[in-house]
Amino acid sequence: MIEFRNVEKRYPDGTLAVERLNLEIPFGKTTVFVGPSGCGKTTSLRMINRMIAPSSGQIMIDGTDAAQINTGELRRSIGYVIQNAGLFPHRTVLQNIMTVPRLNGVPKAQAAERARLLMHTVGLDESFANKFPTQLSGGQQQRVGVARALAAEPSVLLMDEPFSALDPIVRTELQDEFMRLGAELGTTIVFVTHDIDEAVKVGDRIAVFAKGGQLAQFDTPAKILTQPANQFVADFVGRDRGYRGLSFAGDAALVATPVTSVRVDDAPTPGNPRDWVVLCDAADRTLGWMRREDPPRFESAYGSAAVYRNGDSMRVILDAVLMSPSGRAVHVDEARRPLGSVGIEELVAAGLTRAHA
Ligand SMILES: Nc1ncnc2c1ncn2[C@@H]1O[C@H](COP(=O)(O)OP(=O)(O)OP(=O)(O)O)[C@@H](O)[C@H]1O
Repeated sequence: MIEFRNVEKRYPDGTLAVERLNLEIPFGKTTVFVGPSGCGKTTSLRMINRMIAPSSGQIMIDGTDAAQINTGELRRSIGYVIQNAGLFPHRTVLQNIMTVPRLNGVPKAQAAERARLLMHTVGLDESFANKFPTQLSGGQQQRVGVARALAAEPSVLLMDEPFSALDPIVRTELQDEFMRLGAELGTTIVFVTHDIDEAVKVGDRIAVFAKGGQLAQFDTPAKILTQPANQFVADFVGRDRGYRGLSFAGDAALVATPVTSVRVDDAPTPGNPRDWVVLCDAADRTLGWMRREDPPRFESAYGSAAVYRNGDSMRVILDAVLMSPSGRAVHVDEARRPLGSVGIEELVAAGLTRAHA
């Protein structure tokens, strides 16, 4: 656990950046510091590896006061990743990744071998090994930055707005990959962002900071979205927090209504020709919706993505409902066979508005 005990930081010009911060950051999880600009997130992060010294209070790492740990040792055991990667421009990708192991006296060949392995871990092709940072895209540079931070096998990784400068698609890709990687490696990650969506996505715990480095709420993403502690958090989290909160609500209370399905090349079925029916292939796998009057062929299927499975979140199911031409999402089993369907009525009956608006 990393523990902030009554930590304050006042800069020499008198700015109070962090005021009496008390916070317990669990090991092996991702904790996000989020809040508007200037509220002391970066200052708090940098006090963990003593790039910034607290004015008062203590930061305990696994029960030891960080102020008592040798600065070099502390920095080596804590990785640091920043926006725009901060790579050394005159060093190749491989040399950048080898930096800390080489400083630690790891022989060159061994450090290079490990660096190549790390390139693989962060999804970089070996052909980039001898390129310089400017020859890489922003996303690729950020992958090198993460590989460089991981090279020292840190137990704690500090990430300060690591994905903020990337375009939305690359950003989403890196968020997905690195958060999976962090969980796999069991690394304790402390992650700074000003973006609540990113915080909710990557965080196991979220610390919402208000002006002056005051902690407004420290909780799970679900709690922050569904039970903001005060007006500041509610405003910061935003108006559509109810919709975001659906990501954390399961489908347990949802009861699907039976559906009529027809197979490709089946004979027409009796009933209202304008009714929506589920079209399936010969193995009964859902292809999409069609009107009963349409010819039951593959090309008659609409809304093939409007399906959900057991365990999907209410947000996924609501998306499927909204995307569906019939206004209903098909509940499918593992083999994609239709089990029933739900529309807005079933979602509301399962507590959609009551629990999350
Ligand atoms: N070296 C410094 N000297 C004086 N004031 C500083 C210094 N560094 C930061 N500050 C001030 O301390 C406050 C907190 O800054 P900090 O960078 O920690 O906030 P932040 O939440 O990370 O903001 P941002 O998202 O804009 O980076 C701000 O008012 C900032 O202007």
